[in-house]
This record gives sequence, structure tokens and C-alpha cells, in this order.
Amino acid sequence: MSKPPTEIRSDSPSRDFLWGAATSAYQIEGSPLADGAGPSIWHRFANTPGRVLNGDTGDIACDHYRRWHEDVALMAALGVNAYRFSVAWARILPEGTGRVNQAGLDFYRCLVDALLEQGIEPMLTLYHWDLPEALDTRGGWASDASPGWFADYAQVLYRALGDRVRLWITLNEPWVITAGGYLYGDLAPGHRSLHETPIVAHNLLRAHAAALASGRAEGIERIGLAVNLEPQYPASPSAEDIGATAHRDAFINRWFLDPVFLGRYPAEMETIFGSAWPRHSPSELDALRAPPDFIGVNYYSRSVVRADPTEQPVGARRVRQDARPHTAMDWEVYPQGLTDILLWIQGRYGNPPVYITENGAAFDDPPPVAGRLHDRQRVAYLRTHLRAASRALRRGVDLRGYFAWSLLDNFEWSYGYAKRFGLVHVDPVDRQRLIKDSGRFYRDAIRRYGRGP
Ligand SMILES: N=[N+]=NCCCCNC(=O)[C@@H]1[C@H]2[C@H](O)[C@@H](O)[C@H](O)[C@@H](CO)[C@@H]12
Repeated sequence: MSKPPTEIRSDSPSRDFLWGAATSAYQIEGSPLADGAGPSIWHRFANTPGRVLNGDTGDIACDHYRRWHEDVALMAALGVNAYRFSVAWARILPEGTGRVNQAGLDFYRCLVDALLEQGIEPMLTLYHWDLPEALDTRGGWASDASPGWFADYAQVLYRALGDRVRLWITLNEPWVITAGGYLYGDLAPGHRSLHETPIVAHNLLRAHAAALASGRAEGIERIGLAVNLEPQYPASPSAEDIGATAHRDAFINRWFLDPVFLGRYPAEMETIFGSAWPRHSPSELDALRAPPDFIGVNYYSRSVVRADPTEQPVGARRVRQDARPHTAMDWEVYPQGLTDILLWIQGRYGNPPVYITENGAAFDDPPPVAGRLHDRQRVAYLRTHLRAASRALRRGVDLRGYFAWSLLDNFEWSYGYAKRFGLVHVDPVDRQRLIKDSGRFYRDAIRRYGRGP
């Protein structure tokens, strides 16, 4: 057991702006089947040879399921006033529906109570990609029944934690759930089906709407939707590149936000999916209109887009900006894209409340030396992106908070542990935690800019 950090937070920044860190259940918890939990699709996917780099799995991950108290102390030492985490559905409902596993609820209740004792606001994500295996067996998100499964699961959590959790998120990144899990197949459940993809997307939107309605019935007031947004810029002023950019913008940025805010899909979707795009009646589309109380923006990078008919189904591809810095994920470092996408939301959806629910970068960090880890590139990434957020704030964006991705080096999906995003280093052998220079930078930024970047 590592020595907990000595300094526990004394000063607390303004409550107006949330300065947080974010994680997700499968990426940090480990112990996926402990205390009555059922398997998830990621437990199966990661334990399927060839699916994850180096054969890595979330069987231990950061061992947060057993070290959560130490991690709450770390958050206090960092001075965050908020923490975004997700609940593993299969810990609560091992079969996905029906029987509730009290030990699962108890774990999250203890975590939430410990956060509140430290003055840290919990932000709970109901779904961050780890569908119970039992539901995938019944069709998963392609099943017409999936929105009902999700609303029932949400209700169990609203009733168990609604008296102490004030910020809720229904889905984390429905685009990645859909594209990664059902179109490209690099994420669980690993399907590659053009026809299944829009059906899954539609069911996720129905599920969001059902969970929002379920929350309203339970008196939950602040329910958001977290989306990965990636501003798209044409590689040239040619009509082809501008058209391709609009298609990729619809595909990544508007596919889910337009239905929930405007009650319609982007017109480009039918062109992108062709005959695979289902017919939706006006009432079906109107049922998707479920504006969240806030948008969670997960921002990492932008894309510069060129038309490319060989890149299906969108007919567009990202053009690597070789002259600019890139992260270990080969994502361009482009802080202005964060300002641009926040202003885009402001203009398109009527300036809704926004939290930056994920922003951060993987770099090939140097090894720790004498108890310090000098992750200079991540410090620079955070500094420039906090400035970008500040530019949006000054232009009237209703930005309520910023959550760094991620609190800990953790399981980076199909990359396993090869990609590290943490403010805190996790030793690959004994999982000892060590706050990196970026964690110290973030702590100092919180103290200095408490009311907002
Ligand atoms: N080009 N390019 N572009 C950016 C594409 C971003 C799509 N991936 C994400 O947003 C995932 C999100 C996820 O919530 C988290 O669980 C992941 O650990 C982080 C880091 O990967 C991010």
C-alpha cells in the first residue's frame, strides 16, 4: 500500500467553477467480478486474444476498486473540487436487469460519501462503454429493448444515490460507442456492420431520452450528455474538401447533438449511410428531442479534412498536420479547436451550460526520477488548453467546469496500458501512485484561477 500524499487540501477554490479529474470504471477499477458483479462486454473483449495491445486487460487496472480511499486522498492533495467517474452497470445489475447487487451499490455509495467528506463534487456517468455481457447476449444496443434496460438501471442509481450525487451524465460519447463498437470494431463488442450502426445510434439516443425522463421522475435536476467533439477544418477551399468537411462534421459532431436539441438528424447522415440509413417517422424523431441540462464536452483534437471517396462511409479523411505537435495517440495538439468547438455549441444550441468533461493527452512520459515525474509535454498541453477554455469563457460561453482526463494512468481501451493520460503515474508492477509535474501544475492552476481558467 503506497504512502498516501501527506498534504490534504486546506484551501478550497470557488464553488462556482468545477475543477475536476475524470476516470471510468473499467479503465481504473480492476476486480471486474468481485462481490457479485457480472461480466461486462469489456471483460470479455479484453480477455479475447488479439483484441487489446499486449493482451492487456482491466482485470487489475489501477486496482481502484480496492484503493479508492487512497485515490480520494490523491484528489484532495491535487485540490480538485469535483471528480467524474462512471458506474459499472454489471456491478449494480449483474444480469443487466432484474436483481440488484447490494455490494455494488455499497461500493459507489462509499466512494461518493468519501468524496463529499473532502468537499469534492461527484459527477456520475451512468454508462462509459461497459455494457453487461448478459445484455449483449440479448442483442445489446442493437436491441429495441435497450433503452428500457438503461432507464431501469438509471432508476436504480437515481434512487440509491440521488440524495448525494447532483451531477449526472447518461452516456459517455455515444459516437465512440457506436463507431468504435459497431462500425469500425476496434472497441467492444467489436462489430463491423454498416446496417447495425445507425440502429445502435438511434437506440442510444432513445436510451438517453429514457434515462433523462426517468431522472426527472426521480427529481434529479442536472443530467447531462457527454460527447466527443472534434472540430473539422477543410484542407483546402475546394468544393470537394468543404463538402467532405461538412459530412465529417455531421458524422462526428452533429449526429447526436442535433437529435437531442433539435429533434432531427443531420441531413448528411442519409448520404453517408445510403440504403443502410433507416426510415424514421416524425414521432420517432421528436421522441429523440431530450435536451440535457448540460453538455459534457470531451475535447482532444481537431481534424483537417480532405475529400477521399476511398474512405467510407464518410468519403473524407483526416490529413495529418506533420508540422504541428502530436500526442502519443497521434492526435494533433490544437488548443484553438477547444475554443472553436465551445463557441460552435454556443451558437448552434443556444448557449447551454457546458462542462469540459474530458481534456488531456497521452505522451511517452519519462520514467520517475527521485520521486518526481517531469511530464513537460502534458503540462504544456494543459496550460494551452486551459487558456483556450478561458478564451471561450470570455466570449460568453456558459462554461461551468473543467475535468482533466485522466486522474490516473489507466487502461486505454484497445491500447491497453501503452498510452498514459494520467496526472498521476501508476506503476505498472505495484500500481503505486506518484503525482506527476502535470498534477502539480493542475493543483497550482486551481489555486490560482479558482473561479475559472
Ligand atoms: N483524432 N482524433 N481524435 C480524438 C478522438 C477521440 C475519441 N476518443 C475519445 O474521446 C476517448 C475518450 C473516452 O471517454 C476515454 O475513456 C478515453 O480514455 C479517452 C482517451 O482516448 C477519450
